[in-house]
Amino acid sequence: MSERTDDIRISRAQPLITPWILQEELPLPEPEAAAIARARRDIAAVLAGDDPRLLVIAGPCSVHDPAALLDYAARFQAICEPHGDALLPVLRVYFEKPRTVIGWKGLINDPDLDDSFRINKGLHLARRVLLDVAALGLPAASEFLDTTFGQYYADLVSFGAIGARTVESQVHRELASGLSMPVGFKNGTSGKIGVAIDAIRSASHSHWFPSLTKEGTPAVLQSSGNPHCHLILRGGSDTGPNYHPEAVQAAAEALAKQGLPASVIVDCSHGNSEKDPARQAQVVSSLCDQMEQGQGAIRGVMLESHLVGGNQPMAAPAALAYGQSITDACLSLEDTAPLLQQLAAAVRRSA
Ligand SMILES: O=C[C@H](O)[C@H](O)COP(=O)(O)O
Ligand SMILES: C=C(OP(=O)(O)O)C(=O)O
Repeated sequence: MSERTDDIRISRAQPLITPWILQEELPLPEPEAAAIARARRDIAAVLAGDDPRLLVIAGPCSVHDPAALLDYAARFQAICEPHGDALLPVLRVYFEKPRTVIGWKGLINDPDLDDSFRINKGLHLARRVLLDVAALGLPAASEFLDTTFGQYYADLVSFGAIGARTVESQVHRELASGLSMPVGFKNGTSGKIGVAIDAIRSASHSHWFPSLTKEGTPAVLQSSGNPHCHLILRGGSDTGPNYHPEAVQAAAEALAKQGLPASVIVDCSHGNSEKDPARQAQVVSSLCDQMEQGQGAIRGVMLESHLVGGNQPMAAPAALAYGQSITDACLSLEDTAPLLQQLAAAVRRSA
């Protein structure tokens, strides 16, 4: 017998449920399906400039406690309610965390936060949370990181993101080309926007790529291309923040140069806040000034916000403070509310 040459670094394998079984156990009710389809159209209209509202994607950096997320969701929805003429609120519901090196990779990968990696449980929880958010009537935004997990929950997502660490990845561009909702591509971690513009162009085309059918069979899928992809400015390590007027204008011009609509979402967190959550307020102020001065390219903002501000180290669930992030530090909802008001006022004044 010759020496073994494959699977030499695979130490375990476990069964994975199929998307079909999960969807049968946790089906999407008809009224929620209609609301998600409507939200996707509304988001596309805002991004195209056909709806004057501003897209506001807010919520925790990551979901680790579904109850706290739903608590946040109901409060966020109530705060946004008086601003329905100016804001289109979407809840950040992020289950998959891309790590710079290593760390907790999110609720799907490790739902018990204890390195037990019960991915089937994580997929159930993710779908349950998204159904509960949909039942509130709030659209959900999520980052797609694993290229097959979307088959388990993308039907419940109204806005998709491809992150700064995967924007150059061909498989993520292929994935976005086949997703059913508008997708935002972040600029790269260094701050380069060209890679995100390339991604938008790539994802608008048809691709053939391997994936998983709902029944769990490997298949080669052909996408038709996604016409609703756009740029998310998130700042970067080489360029610094890119929310200020010159950077937004440069991004609008770079998009137009490629024949793409001059439409951007600005992530107030990450490289734009340099991971200091309080600085998200400075980003919002600048965006409000820019909108009032006629910068029409700003069509959305993203905020990292949770019930309690800051973050806390990872611990056993029972030892964690309620409503506080275990990944990036967030603004408290209390400090987020005035920013939502400020954004709504700026949208009204710039109309
Ligand atoms: O948004 C979350 C984080 O910024 C991202 O997942 C990277 O996190 P890390 O640098 O702590 O690994
Ligand atoms: C990881 C995220 O952002 P970025 O890709 O911009 O680092 C995120 O939004 O959770």
